[in-house]
Amino acid sequence: MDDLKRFIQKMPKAELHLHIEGSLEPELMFALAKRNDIEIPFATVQEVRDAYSFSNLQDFLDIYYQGMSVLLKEQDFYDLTFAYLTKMQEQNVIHVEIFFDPQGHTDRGVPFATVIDGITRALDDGLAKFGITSKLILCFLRHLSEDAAFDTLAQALPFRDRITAVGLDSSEMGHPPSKFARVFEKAKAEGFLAVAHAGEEGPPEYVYEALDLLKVDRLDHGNRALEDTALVTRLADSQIALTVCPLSNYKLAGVTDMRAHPIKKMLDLGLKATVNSDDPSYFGGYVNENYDAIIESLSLTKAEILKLARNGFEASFCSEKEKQAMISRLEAYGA
Ligand SMILES: Nc1ncnc2[nH]cnc12
Ligand SMILES: [Zn+2]
Repeated sequence: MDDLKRFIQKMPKAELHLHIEGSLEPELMFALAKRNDIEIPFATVQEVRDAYSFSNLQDFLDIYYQGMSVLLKEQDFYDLTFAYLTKMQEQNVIHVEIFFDPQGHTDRGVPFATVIDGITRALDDGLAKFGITSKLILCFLRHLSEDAAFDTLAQALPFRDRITAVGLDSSEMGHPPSKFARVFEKAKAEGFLAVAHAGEEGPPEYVYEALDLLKVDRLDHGNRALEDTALVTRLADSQIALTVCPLSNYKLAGVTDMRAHPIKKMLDLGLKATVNSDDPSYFGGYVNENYDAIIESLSLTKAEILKLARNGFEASFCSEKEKQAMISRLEAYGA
Protein backbone atom coordinates (compact mmCIF):
# COMPACT_ATOMS: atom_id res chain seq x y z
CA MET A 1 0.00 0.00 0.00
CA ASP A 2 2.74 2.45 0.91
CA ASP A 3 4.40 1.53 -2.36
CA LEU A 4 1.30 2.59 -4.27
CA LYS A 5 1.08 5.83 -2.31
CA ARG A 6 4.67 6.60 -3.19
CA PHE A 7 3.89 5.76 -6.80
CA ILE A 8 0.99 8.24 -6.75
CA GLN A 9 3.02 10.95 -5.00
CA LYS A 10 5.70 10.96 -7.72
CA MET A 11 3.35 10.38 -10.66
CA PRO A 12 2.88 13.39 -13.02
CA LYS A 13 -0.77 14.41 -12.74
CA ALA A 14 -3.34 17.00 -13.82
CA GLU A 15 -6.11 18.57 -11.76
CA LEU A 16 -9.23 19.61 -13.68
CA HIS A 17 -11.75 20.37 -10.92
CA LEU A 18 -10.54 22.83 -8.32
CA HIS A 19 -12.35 25.87 -6.96
CA ILE A 20 -9.54 28.25 -6.10
CA GLU A 21 -11.62 29.75 -3.28
CA GLY A 22 -11.97 26.21 -1.92
CA SER A 23 -8.21 25.97 -1.47
CA LEU A 24 -8.25 28.72 1.19
CA GLU A 25 -6.60 27.10 4.20
CA PRO A 26 -7.67 28.34 7.66
CA GLU A 27 -4.17 29.70 8.34
CA LEU A 28 -4.34 31.95 5.28
CA MET A 29 -7.94 32.88 6.13
CA PHE A 30 -6.73 34.20 9.49
CA ALA A 31 -3.75 36.02 7.98
CA LEU A 32 -5.94 37.74 5.37
CA ALA A 33 -8.62 38.61 7.93
CA LYS A 34 -5.94 40.34 9.99
CA ARG A 35 -4.34 42.05 6.99
CA ASN A 36 -7.71 43.35 5.76
CA ASP A 37 -9.15 44.06 9.21
CA ILE A 38 -12.12 41.75 8.67
CA GLU A 39 -13.95 39.96 11.48
CA ILE A 40 -14.42 36.22 11.09
CA PRO A 41 -16.58 34.19 13.47
CA PHE A 42 -13.70 31.93 14.58
CA ALA A 43 -11.08 32.39 17.30
CA THR A 44 -8.63 29.67 16.24
CA VAL A 45 -7.61 27.59 13.25
CA GLN A 46 -8.98 24.55 15.08
CA GLU A 47 -12.38 26.24 15.42
CA VAL A 48 -12.41 26.77 11.66
CA ARG A 49 -11.57 23.13 11.01
CA ASP A 50 -14.22 22.00 13.50
CA ALA A 51 -16.81 24.00 11.55
CA TYR A 52 -16.04 21.95 8.42
CA SER A 53 -18.62 19.28 9.04
CA PHE A 54 -21.28 19.11 6.36
CA SER A 55 -24.27 16.96 5.65
CA ASN A 56 -24.98 18.25 2.14
CA LEU A 57 -23.80 20.64 -0.57
CA GLN A 58 -25.68 23.67 0.80
CA ASP A 59 -24.18 23.24 4.29
CA PHE A 60 -20.76 23.44 2.71
CA LEU A 61 -21.59 26.33 0.38
CA ASP A 62 -22.79 28.51 3.28
CA ILE A 63 -19.40 28.27 4.98
CA TYR A 64 -17.48 28.45 1.67
CA TYR A 65 -19.05 31.82 0.75
CA GLN A 66 -18.41 33.10 4.26
CA GLY A 67 -14.75 32.03 4.03
CA MET A 68 -14.11 33.96 0.85
CA SER A 69 -15.09 37.25 2.53
CA VAL A 70 -11.44 37.73 3.58
CA LEU A 71 -10.37 38.02 -0.09
CA LEU A 72 -10.35 41.70 -1.03
CA LYS A 73 -7.14 42.81 -2.73
CA GLU A 74 -5.25 41.66 -5.80
CA GLN A 75 -2.48 40.39 -3.50
CA ASP A 76 -5.01 38.25 -1.60
CA PHE A 77 -6.03 36.45 -4.78
CA TYR A 78 -2.36 36.09 -5.69
CA ASP A 79 -1.46 34.60 -2.29
CA LEU A 80 -4.41 32.20 -2.43
CA THR A 81 -3.52 30.95 -5.91
CA PHE A 82 0.22 30.79 -5.35
CA ALA A 83 -0.28 28.76 -2.14
CA TYR A 84 -2.32 26.25 -4.15
CA LEU A 85 0.34 26.03 -6.89
CA THR A 86 3.09 25.54 -4.30
CA LYS A 87 1.12 22.59 -2.97
CA MET A 88 0.64 21.24 -6.48
CA GLN A 89 4.35 21.36 -7.13
CA GLU A 90 4.92 19.32 -3.94
CA GLN A 91 2.38 16.79 -5.25
CA ASN A 92 3.85 16.53 -8.76
CA VAL A 93 0.77 18.02 -10.39
CA ILE A 94 2.05 19.46 -13.66
CA HIS A 95 -1.14 20.94 -15.15
CA VAL A 96 -4.15 22.58 -13.47
CA GLU A 97 -7.49 23.88 -14.72
CA ILE A 98 -8.99 25.98 -11.98
CA PHE A 99 -12.41 27.49 -11.37
CA PHE A 100 -13.06 30.89 -9.91
CA ASP A 101 -16.38 32.34 -8.73
CA PRO A 102 -16.29 36.04 -9.72
CA GLN A 103 -19.82 36.69 -8.45
CA GLY A 104 -18.72 35.63 -4.96
CA HIS A 105 -16.43 38.67 -5.06
CA THR A 106 -18.06 41.27 -7.31
CA ASP A 107 -21.25 41.01 -5.20
CA ARG A 108 -19.10 42.13 -2.21
CA GLY A 109 -17.75 45.10 -4.17
CA VAL A 110 -14.45 43.55 -5.27
CA PRO A 111 -13.81 44.48 -8.91
CA PHE A 112 -13.63 41.64 -11.47
CA ALA A 113 -10.19 42.91 -12.55
CA THR A 114 -8.80 42.65 -8.99
CA VAL A 115 -9.83 38.99 -8.82
CA ILE A 116 -8.54 37.91 -12.21
CA ASP A 117 -5.35 39.98 -12.01
CA GLY A 118 -4.32 38.33 -8.74
CA ILE A 119 -5.16 34.82 -9.90
CA THR A 120 -3.45 35.10 -13.28
CA ARG A 121 -0.33 36.78 -11.88
CA ALA A 122 0.07 33.72 -9.62
CA LEU A 123 -0.61 31.34 -12.54
CA ASP A 124 2.12 33.09 -14.53
CA ASP A 125 4.51 32.72 -11.59
CA GLY A 126 3.48 29.07 -11.20
CA LEU A 127 4.62 28.47 -14.78
CA ALA A 128 7.85 30.45 -14.38
CA LYS A 129 8.85 29.00 -11.00
CA PHE A 130 7.39 25.47 -11.05
CA GLY A 131 6.71 24.77 -14.73
CA ILE A 132 3.03 24.17 -13.90
CA THR A 133 0.77 24.94 -16.86
CA SER A 134 -2.78 26.15 -16.28
CA LYS A 135 -6.17 27.13 -17.67
CA LEU A 136 -8.74 29.33 -15.96
CA ILE A 137 -12.49 28.58 -15.90
CA LEU A 138 -15.06 31.20 -14.92
CA CYS A 139 -18.01 29.70 -13.04
CA PHE A 140 -21.48 31.24 -12.89
CA LEU A 141 -23.24 30.82 -9.55
CA ARG A 142 -26.39 28.91 -10.44
CA HIS A 143 -28.41 30.09 -7.41
CA LEU A 144 -28.21 33.60 -8.90
CA SER A 145 -30.22 34.81 -11.89
CA GLU A 146 -29.66 34.40 -15.61
CA ASP A 147 -29.34 38.21 -15.81
CA ALA A 148 -26.54 38.17 -13.22
CA ALA A 149 -24.72 35.50 -15.23
CA PHE A 150 -25.07 37.58 -18.44
CA ASP A 151 -23.68 40.57 -16.57
CA THR A 152 -20.71 38.50 -15.34
CA LEU A 153 -20.05 37.23 -18.85
CA ALA A 154 -19.97 40.82 -20.09
CA GLN A 155 -17.45 41.72 -17.38
CA ALA A 156 -15.29 38.78 -18.46
CA LEU A 157 -15.07 39.71 -22.14
CA PRO A 158 -12.22 42.22 -21.76
CA PHE A 159 -10.22 39.37 -20.13
CA ARG A 160 -11.21 36.67 -22.62
CA ASP A 161 -7.59 35.85 -23.50
CA ARG A 162 -7.04 34.70 -19.89
CA ILE A 163 -10.20 32.56 -19.60
CA THR A 164 -10.51 29.21 -21.39
CA ALA A 165 -13.98 28.08 -20.40
CA VAL A 166 -17.12 28.93 -18.50
CA GLY A 167 -18.63 26.64 -15.87
CA LEU A 168 -21.64 26.36 -13.57
CA ASP A 169 -21.44 25.72 -9.83
CA SER A 170 -23.13 26.36 -6.45
CA SER A 171 -26.51 24.95 -5.31
CA GLU A 172 -27.53 22.35 -7.87
CA MET A 173 -31.01 21.25 -6.79
CA GLY A 174 -33.68 23.59 -8.16
CA HIS A 175 -31.22 25.33 -10.48
CA PRO A 176 -31.03 23.10 -13.56
CA PRO A 177 -28.65 23.77 -16.42
CA SER A 178 -31.62 24.89 -18.57
CA LYS A 179 -31.73 28.11 -16.51
CA PHE A 180 -28.42 29.10 -18.15
CA ALA A 181 -28.88 27.75 -21.69
CA ARG A 182 -28.86 31.23 -23.25
CA VAL A 183 -25.84 32.39 -21.25
CA PHE A 184 -23.85 29.35 -22.34
CA GLU A 185 -24.97 29.80 -25.95
CA LYS A 186 -23.55 33.34 -25.86
CA ALA A 187 -20.36 32.20 -24.09
CA LYS A 188 -19.78 29.48 -26.69
CA ALA A 189 -20.38 32.00 -29.48
CA GLU A 190 -17.72 34.18 -27.86
CA GLY A 191 -15.27 31.27 -28.12
CA PHE A 192 -15.28 29.86 -24.59
CA LEU A 193 -15.33 26.14 -23.93
CA ALA A 194 -17.96 24.96 -21.44
CA VAL A 195 -18.20 22.74 -18.38
CA ALA A 196 -20.90 22.40 -15.72
CA HIS A 197 -21.40 20.74 -12.36
CA ALA A 198 -24.15 18.20 -12.99
CA GLY A 199 -25.22 15.03 -11.24
CA GLU A 200 -23.39 15.93 -8.03
CA GLU A 201 -26.67 16.11 -6.12
CA GLY A 202 -28.98 16.63 -9.08
CA PRO A 203 -30.70 13.90 -11.13
CA PRO A 204 -29.62 12.40 -14.48
CA GLU A 205 -31.94 14.89 -16.23
CA TYR A 206 -29.57 17.68 -15.21
CA VAL A 207 -26.71 15.79 -16.86
CA TYR A 208 -28.74 15.49 -20.08
CA GLU A 209 -29.44 19.23 -19.91
CA ALA A 210 -25.74 20.02 -19.43
CA LEU A 211 -24.94 17.96 -22.55
CA ASP A 212 -27.87 18.99 -24.75
CA LEU A 213 -28.53 22.59 -23.70
CA LEU A 214 -25.17 23.85 -22.41
CA LYS A 215 -23.18 21.69 -24.86
CA VAL A 216 -20.50 21.06 -22.26
CA ASP A 217 -17.06 19.82 -23.28
CA ARG A 218 -16.60 18.12 -19.89
CA LEU A 219 -18.84 17.26 -16.93
CA ASP A 220 -18.02 18.16 -13.34
CA HIS A 221 -18.89 15.27 -10.98
CA GLY A 222 -21.54 13.45 -13.03
CA ASN A 223 -21.92 10.76 -10.37
CA ARG A 224 -25.69 10.44 -10.71
CA ALA A 225 -25.38 9.75 -14.44
CA LEU A 226 -24.80 6.15 -13.34
CA GLU A 227 -28.51 5.89 -12.49
CA ASP A 228 -29.40 6.03 -16.22
CA THR A 229 -28.02 3.29 -18.45
CA ALA A 230 -28.74 5.16 -21.71
CA LEU A 231 -26.83 8.14 -20.34
CA VAL A 232 -23.89 5.94 -19.33
CA THR A 233 -23.75 4.54 -22.86
CA ARG A 234 -23.82 8.04 -24.29
CA LEU A 235 -21.01 9.24 -22.01
CA ALA A 236 -18.93 6.16 -22.74
CA ASP A 237 -19.43 6.47 -26.51
CA SER A 238 -18.67 10.21 -26.60
CA GLN A 239 -15.83 9.93 -24.07
CA ILE A 240 -16.96 13.19 -22.45
CA ALA A 241 -14.82 13.29 -19.34
CA LEU A 242 -16.12 13.36 -15.77
CA THR A 243 -14.13 15.33 -13.20
CA VAL A 244 -14.75 13.16 -10.15
CA CYS A 245 -13.94 14.37 -6.62
CA PRO A 246 -13.83 11.43 -4.20
CA LEU A 247 -13.23 13.19 -0.86
CA SER A 248 -15.79 15.86 -1.76
CA ASN A 249 -18.37 13.15 -2.45
CA TYR A 250 -17.57 11.62 0.91
CA LYS A 251 -17.70 14.90 2.89
CA LEU A 252 -20.91 16.08 1.28
CA ALA A 253 -22.57 12.74 2.00
CA GLY A 254 -23.31 11.66 -1.55
CA VAL A 255 -21.02 8.71 -0.80
CA THR A 256 -21.22 7.52 2.80
CA ASP A 257 -18.56 4.81 2.53
CA MET A 258 -15.52 5.15 0.27
CA ARG A 259 -15.77 1.44 -0.52
CA ALA A 260 -18.98 2.37 -2.35
CA HIS A 261 -17.40 5.20 -4.31
CA PRO A 262 -18.41 4.86 -8.00
CA ILE A 263 -15.09 5.78 -9.64
CA LYS A 264 -13.97 2.19 -10.21
CA LYS A 265 -17.36 1.35 -11.65
CA MET A 266 -17.05 4.38 -13.95
CA LEU A 267 -13.74 3.02 -15.28
CA ASP A 268 -15.23 -0.45 -15.69
CA LEU A 269 -18.10 1.07 -17.69
CA GLY A 270 -15.63 2.78 -20.03
CA LEU A 271 -16.26 6.32 -18.75
CA LYS A 272 -13.42 8.84 -18.90
CA ALA A 273 -13.18 9.49 -15.15
CA THR A 274 -10.52 11.74 -13.62
CA VAL A 275 -9.45 12.37 -10.00
CA ASN A 276 -9.71 15.86 -8.49
CA SER A 277 -9.99 17.63 -5.16
CA ASP A 278 -12.85 20.17 -5.64
CA ASP A 279 -12.32 22.24 -2.45
CA PRO A 280 -9.25 20.72 -0.78
CA SER A 281 -9.14 22.97 2.26
CA TYR A 282 -12.71 22.08 3.15
CA PHE A 283 -12.70 18.40 2.23
CA GLY A 284 -9.39 17.35 3.76
CA GLY A 285 -7.18 16.58 0.81
CA TYR A 286 -5.49 17.70 -2.39
CA VAL A 287 -5.03 15.50 -5.46
CA ASN A 288 -2.75 12.87 -3.92
CA GLU A 289 -5.00 12.41 -0.89
CA ASN A 290 -7.94 11.88 -3.25
CA TYR A 291 -6.02 9.13 -5.06
CA ASP A 292 -4.99 7.64 -1.71
CA ALA A 293 -8.62 7.54 -0.54
CA ILE A 294 -9.75 5.48 -3.52
CA ILE A 295 -6.83 3.10 -3.88
CA GLU A 296 -7.31 1.89 -0.34
CA SER A 297 -11.05 1.52 -0.37
CA LEU A 298 -11.43 0.24 -3.95
CA SER A 299 -8.21 -1.78 -4.22
CA LEU A 300 -7.19 -0.05 -7.45
CA THR A 301 -4.34 -1.49 -9.47
CA LYS A 302 -1.35 0.43 -10.80
CA ALA A 303 -2.85 0.14 -14.29
CA GLU A 304 -6.09 1.74 -13.08
CA ILE A 305 -4.20 4.55 -11.37
CA LEU A 306 -2.25 5.23 -14.55
CA LYS A 307 -5.48 5.19 -16.54
CA LEU A 308 -7.04 7.81 -14.23
CA ALA A 309 -3.97 10.03 -14.55
CA ARG A 310 -3.89 9.59 -18.32
CA ASN A 311 -7.58 10.52 -18.48
CA GLY A 312 -6.70 13.74 -16.66
CA PHE A 313 -4.27 14.75 -19.39
CA GLU A 314 -6.54 13.60 -22.25
CA ALA A 315 -9.52 15.47 -20.81
CA SER A 316 -7.58 18.71 -20.33
CA PHE A 317 -8.18 21.74 -22.50
CA CYS A 318 -4.58 21.70 -23.76
CA SER A 319 -3.63 21.34 -27.42
CA GLU A 320 -3.16 17.81 -28.75
CA LYS A 321 0.59 18.40 -28.82
CA GLU A 322 0.67 19.55 -25.19
CA LYS A 323 -1.48 16.58 -24.15
CA GLN A 324 0.85 14.19 -25.92
CA ALA A 325 3.87 15.68 -24.17
CA MET A 326 2.23 15.18 -20.75
CA ILE A 327 1.10 11.65 -21.61
CA SER A 328 4.64 10.78 -22.73
CA ARG A 329 5.92 11.91 -19.33
CA LEU A 330 3.34 9.71 -17.64
CA GLU A 331 4.17 6.73 -19.83
CA ALA A 332 7.87 7.11 -19.12
CA TYR A 333 7.03 7.24 -15.42
CA GLY A 334 4.77 4.17 -15.53
CA ALA A 335 7.11 2.05 -17.65
N1 LIG B 1 -18.61 20.89 -4.97
C1 LIG B 1 -19.20 22.01 -5.38
N2 LIG B 1 -20.40 21.93 -5.98
C2 LIG B 1 -21.01 23.04 -6.40
N3 LIG B 1 -20.52 24.25 -6.24
C3 LIG B 1 -19.32 24.39 -5.65
N4 LIG B 1 -18.60 25.47 -5.38
C4 LIG B 1 -17.49 25.07 -4.76
N5 LIG B 1 -17.49 23.74 -4.62
C5 LIG B 1 -18.64 23.29 -5.19
ZN1 LIG C 1 -16.84 21.60 -7.75
